[in-house]
Amino acid sequence: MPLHRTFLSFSQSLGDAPIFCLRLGNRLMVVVSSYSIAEECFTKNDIVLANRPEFIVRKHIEYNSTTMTSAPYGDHWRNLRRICTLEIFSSHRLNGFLSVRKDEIRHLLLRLSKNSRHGFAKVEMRSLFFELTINNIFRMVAGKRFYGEGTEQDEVAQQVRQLIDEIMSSAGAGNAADYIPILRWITNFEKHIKKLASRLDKFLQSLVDEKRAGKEKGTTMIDHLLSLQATQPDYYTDVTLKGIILVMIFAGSETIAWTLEWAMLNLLNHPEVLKKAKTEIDTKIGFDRLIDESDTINLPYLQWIVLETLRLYPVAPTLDPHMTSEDCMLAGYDVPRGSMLLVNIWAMHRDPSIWEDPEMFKPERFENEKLNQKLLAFGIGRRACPGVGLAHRVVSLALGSMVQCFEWQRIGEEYVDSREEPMSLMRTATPLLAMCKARPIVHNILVD
Ligand code: HEM
Repeated sequence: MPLHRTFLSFSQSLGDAPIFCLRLGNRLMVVVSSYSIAEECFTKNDIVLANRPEFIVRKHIEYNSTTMTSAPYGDHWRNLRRICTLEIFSSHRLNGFLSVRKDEIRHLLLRLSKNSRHGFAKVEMRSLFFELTINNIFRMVAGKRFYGEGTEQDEVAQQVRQLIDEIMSSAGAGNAADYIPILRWITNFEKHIKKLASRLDKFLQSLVDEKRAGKEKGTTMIDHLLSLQATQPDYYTDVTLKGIILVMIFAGSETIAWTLEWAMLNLLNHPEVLKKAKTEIDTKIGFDRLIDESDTINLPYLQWIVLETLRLYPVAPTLDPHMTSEDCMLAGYDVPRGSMLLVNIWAMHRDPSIWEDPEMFKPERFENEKLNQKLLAFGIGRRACPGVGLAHRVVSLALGSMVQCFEWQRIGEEYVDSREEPMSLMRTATPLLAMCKARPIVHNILVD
């Protein structure tokens, strides 16, 4: 059973306890599933809870590259967050990569239209969404595409895909030795992770070195970071640069891809919602041009679909773990230094005292703008997700484009299975299959 469901059952068995503790090996784990306690954690204990616990994968893969998530009890992450906020995720810089996002979405639409120009065709959505999001990140960061059409036979792209695959599956795997240290001596996991970390480091260094050797200054993030390095070499070291690239790739690809998959699954299971979204887009955009990023602000229903997806299917259902850097009090309990805090936002997003008909997919609920504040899919406080702006842009434009350009149906009469895979990042238990048929706009505008 996925962890967030286990935690909910546990809390229910304790009479709907809003907070409880578990001792796992050498670690105290505190699980919170109430808005008021979560707010207390991230306001009153903002500083104490800003760190992340040390896991084996984090220690070797992320620490080596000194990422934002590193440095327990230290504050290196503050500098890296500052760099990210000012230099990576500012509106100005995100706008500069608009053409990349549009081009990758165009690739997605063309792939979808390949067999569907003359009738419904079956498509597997997960891999398409992943290619869209990881290509988008790699192009922003390094100006390269390693996935999808045109890269299949490329040897370097194949190696990169293999490496990314291995890292993502190792990072997502639960590792018992993180809780019971003695197990480190009897499993090979740590050795395997160290080898992966060294391959990863070589790859990231090659991306930086290639840009450094280039004669002309490009527009990628690495180019920009290298220009900052030229003026402040002690601050923007290669290790810092690699840390930023790494965190962009791993925090910014699967999260958006799985959110898109959940959104599409819900449109297939709720044709009345799909119809409303289509009507909104057809009425406001028409049939003579493709939807653009600047249009999405005038498409409230589309935005509500995205918010409702993030409510019912937050891809990080217990946020990223936080760690107490000092002894502290949480909801009147003494919590020692070094404890791990998980916030079960998946359960909070289904709290009937906040959300009417909490289990139902009802985008209209977000007409009440106050509910936005209760959406914690990107976390809260100083370690909240810095990629929220990019995520909203990609999800809204990709979803709006798919609704505008295609008719969608389930592959059979029965509803699409909406169970989750028991992984730390929440995605559907099986890759999403759908039937799609190109609408006239695909022939008139996209293909021509
Ligand atoms: C739908 C998409 C996304 C969701 C739902 C999401 C969610 C989250 C959550 C829940 C956290 C942990 C917050 C906490 O512990 O309090 C997080 C952290 C983070 N996210 Fe996202 N994220 C998404 C997309 C992105 C994107 C596109 C990027 C960048 C390209 C990104 C970069 C990061 C980084 C760097 C962190 C770590 C921040 C830190 O440790 O200080 N995320 N995200």
